[in-house]
Amino acid sequence: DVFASCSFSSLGLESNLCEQLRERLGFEVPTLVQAQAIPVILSGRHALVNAATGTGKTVAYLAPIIHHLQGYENRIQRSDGTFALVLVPTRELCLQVYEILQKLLHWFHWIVPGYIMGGENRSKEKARLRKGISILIATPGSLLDHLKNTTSFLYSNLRWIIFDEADRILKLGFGKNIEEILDLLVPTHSKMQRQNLLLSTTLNERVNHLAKMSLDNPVMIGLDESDEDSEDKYYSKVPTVGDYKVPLQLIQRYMKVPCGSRLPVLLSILKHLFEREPSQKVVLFFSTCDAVDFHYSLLSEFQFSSYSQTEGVQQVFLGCKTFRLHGNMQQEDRRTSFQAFKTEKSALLLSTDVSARGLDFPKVRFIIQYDSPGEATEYVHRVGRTARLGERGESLVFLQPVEIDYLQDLEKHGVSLTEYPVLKVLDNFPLQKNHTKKSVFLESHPWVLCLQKALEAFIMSKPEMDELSRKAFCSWVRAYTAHRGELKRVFMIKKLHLGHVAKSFALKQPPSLVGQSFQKQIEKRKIFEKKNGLSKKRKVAGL
Ligand SMILES: Nc1ncnc2c1ncn2[C@@H]1O[C@H](COP(=O)(O)OP(=O)(O)OP(=O)(O)O)[C@@H](O)[C@H]1O
Repeated sequence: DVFASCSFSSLGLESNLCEQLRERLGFEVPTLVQAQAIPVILSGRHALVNAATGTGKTVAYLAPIIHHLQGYENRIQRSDGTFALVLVPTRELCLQVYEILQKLLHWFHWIVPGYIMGGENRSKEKARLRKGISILIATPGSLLDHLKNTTSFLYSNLRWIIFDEADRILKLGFGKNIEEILDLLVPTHSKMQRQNLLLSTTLNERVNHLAKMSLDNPVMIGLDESDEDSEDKYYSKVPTVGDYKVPLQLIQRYMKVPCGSRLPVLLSILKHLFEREPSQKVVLFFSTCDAVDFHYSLLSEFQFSSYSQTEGVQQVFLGCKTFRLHGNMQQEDRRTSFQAFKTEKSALLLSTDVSARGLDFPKVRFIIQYDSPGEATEYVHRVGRTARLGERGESLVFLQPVEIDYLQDLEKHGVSLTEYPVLKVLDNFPLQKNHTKKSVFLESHPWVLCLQKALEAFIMSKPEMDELSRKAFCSWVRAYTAHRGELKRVFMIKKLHLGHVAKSFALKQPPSLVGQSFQKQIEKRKIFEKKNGLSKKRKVAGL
């Protein structure tokens, strides 16, 4: 149900462009969202496109722009400056869209693609802008910087502004930047044609606000037919809380894991997945950069010998290729990781939400959300890295027993999960000599206990790992206290036992939590507990 039963040319696209789609990208027929969106975008109307992850939104807006630009009677030149601007939330997405654009423009060499995204040599970006970029992909911060400071940046011919992953752009706090950008880019005379497009998998108040700001009498693409019929299609119909579009074939599950058992359970699930299907790709999400670094080093180095293996012979626990990606990495490392994971046939990627939006890693089969995602929108985008374009995919979210109400929050958006048979998986691991009984409780399962012990010993034996683990623990707790709104009720730091949290980083003791803002929160919590008589009920160690 992903592809339409028509051709690209029947949608009105120029024949050479259709050939590029076929030859350079291997696209024979349009997807449903492309079939809906391309004719509308070709017509020049503003549009809001809402479709599930991995349904081909990128080409839905790039193809019509190229169609128009290649057809100008007087061929456009670099000196004409920028005609189309694509705003994206992250650097990786910037590069990804740029790569597709390069392929599509192979035939149309006079249309120049380019990007600006910060993190690189600024003078090189200036030089590229000075030479002229016909279709420019940019992150909002760097675009604003160049709009204000690069006098040779020519955009008086700008005809298209596209917000790809609009929701994420706003979530990252770029709202003010966008307002400024729109003010700076306001058409200089009324006859100038301008078409704005907004694409988002998740619609909410943030997107609604941006749409009101930037779209003029837009066509809605991807909402129900009843919405299409409406007179005032957009303003009355964009749901503030509605069902999110998750690929239908995606198998979504959750796992209830007590905090102190999280780490051995995670390692066991990963081992199980790669043994079940040695050639596959898995993405594992964490809430902080420090957590990614710690687990990356742990998974790369941790060795273990279980009873079934030859006594005394240590083996790397997880024998798959492992990559990491987060915003604190050097730009070059980010680029290398991103490209490597893209091309690998079998690998594990550990990442923060920097990978959650828009990134298209081929053949990812499994998504694990080890740290809960927070807002339901983030959940939807993280799982959207698999089951793309009708392919199969599975996802698993770790929840602690005290966090289980998160499932209700997802339900509100039409997302429902079933429970993952974790005990069944654990029972398949070999037990130590002296353990014969299996357990019905995760936290007392002999395999979990044995692995936890080995992990703690490993961390203790390696000072650099111990350091990474402590850092990751502190950042994790800080991130946990940062949940906002409704989610504060689900993810409450005061419901957690920090000794158990430390255990989930293979630490025997919780390290002291340094940092003023955090200390303030702890003090506030203590006062709250005292008031409510909670402090004696729960032991919070090591603060
Ligand atoms: N017509 C097509 N035929 C075959 N493959 C296609 C077609 N259109 C897109 N694809 C492929 O489908 C995948 C998803 O496309 P794309 O990344 O544009 O989806 P998206 O809807 O933007 O996803 P997200 O919401 O996650 O950003 C890509 O690998 C792309 O190459």
